[in-house]
Amino acid sequence: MRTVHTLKELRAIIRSYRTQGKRVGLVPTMGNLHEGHLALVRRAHEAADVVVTSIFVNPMQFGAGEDLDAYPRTLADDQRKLEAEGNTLLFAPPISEVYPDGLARQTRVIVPEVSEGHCGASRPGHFEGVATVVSMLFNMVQPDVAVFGEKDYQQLAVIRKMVRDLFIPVDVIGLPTIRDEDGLAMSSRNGYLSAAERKKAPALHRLLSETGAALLGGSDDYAGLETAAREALTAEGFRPDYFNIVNSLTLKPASPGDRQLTLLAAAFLGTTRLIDNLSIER
Ligand SMILES: Nc1ncnc2c1ncn2[C@@H]1O[C@H](COP(=O)(O)OP(=O)(O)OP(=O)(O)O)[C@@H](O)[C@H]1O
Ligand SMILES: CC(C)(CO)[C@@H](O)C(=O)[O-]
Ligand code: BAL
Repeated sequence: MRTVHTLKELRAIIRSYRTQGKRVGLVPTMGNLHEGHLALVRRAHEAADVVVTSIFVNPMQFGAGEDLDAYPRTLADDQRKLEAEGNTLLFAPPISEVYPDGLARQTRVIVPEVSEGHCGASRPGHFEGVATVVSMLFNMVQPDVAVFGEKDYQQLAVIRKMVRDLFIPVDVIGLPTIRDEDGLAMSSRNGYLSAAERKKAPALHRLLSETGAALLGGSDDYAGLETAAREALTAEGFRPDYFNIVNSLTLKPASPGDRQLTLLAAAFLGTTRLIDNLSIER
C-alpha cells in the first residue's frame, strides 16, 4: 500500500489507475481506524478495483470548544490496518494541502434541510464542513464509488443530497453500523470513555432498540417515547443531547402515517459525545 500526502502525488496515481481502466473506490475517514472503518474498506473492494482511503481530521467541521486538538491521530497504526485489508492507496494530506488559503477564504458547500436539526442544531456549521470537505475529496480522488457508515446517519443523508443536487458522478454506498459485542456502536470517540463510562455506554443502543420495539408494536406517541427515552438516558448517567423520531428520508419529525422511521440519538457520557441511530419499517 502506498501513502501519499500531497494532491500532486494523488493525482498522478489516480491518473495511472484511470489509464489502466480501473474503477476507483473512496473511503473518507478521520483516522484512528477501527472495525467499522475496515468494513467500509472491504465494501469498497467489492465495488471497485482500487480502494483509496483518506485520513484527514477536517478542522472545518469542528466547532469552537470541540475535540479537534484531542482527536486521536494514529497514522502508523492506521497504515498497518489498511495494509492488512489490502487497501490500495492512503491519502493523508496536511491541513495546508486541503486549505492552502485558510478556512476563512475557502469556498463552502451548504446542503439545506437534511442538515438542519439533530447534529446540525447541536453542532452549527458541522455539516457545512463535512459537505465541503467531502465534495473536495470527491474532486481530488474522482472516485466511481464512495462508502460511508450509517452510524453517521444524518451525515450520510447530507452527502446523498449533495451528490444528487450537484450532479456529482459518484455512487454513494451506506453500510450498517458495526458494533461491539455489547451493542455499542464502534467510534473513535469511544476511546475517550473511562472504564465506568464504557460500561454505561451500551444503554444508548439498548434504549434505541426498546423505543424501536415500541414503535413496531404500534405506538404512535412519538413525543411520549422521545421524552421517556431522554429520561431513561439521564437515569443511565447520560446527558442527552437529542433523541428524535424522524421520517427516514426527510429527517423531519415523524408523522403518524410514516412507515419508514429512524430514531436519531446523541448523548454525552462525561465529556464524550456519542451518537447512534436505528431505522425501522412498519
Ligand atoms: N461503527 C461504525 N460502523 C460503520 N461505519 C462507521 C462506524 N464508525 C464510523 N463509521 C464510518 O466511518 C467513516 C469515517 O468516520 P470517522 O472517521 O468519523 O469515524 P468515527 O469512529 O465515527 O469517529 P467519530 O468518533 O469522530 O465519530 C464515516 O463514514 C462513518 O460513518
Ligand atoms: C466524512 C468525513 C471523513 C468528512 O470529514 C467525516 O465526517 C467522518 O469521518 O465521518
Ligand atoms: N463521524 C463524524 C465526524 C465528526 O464527528 O466530526
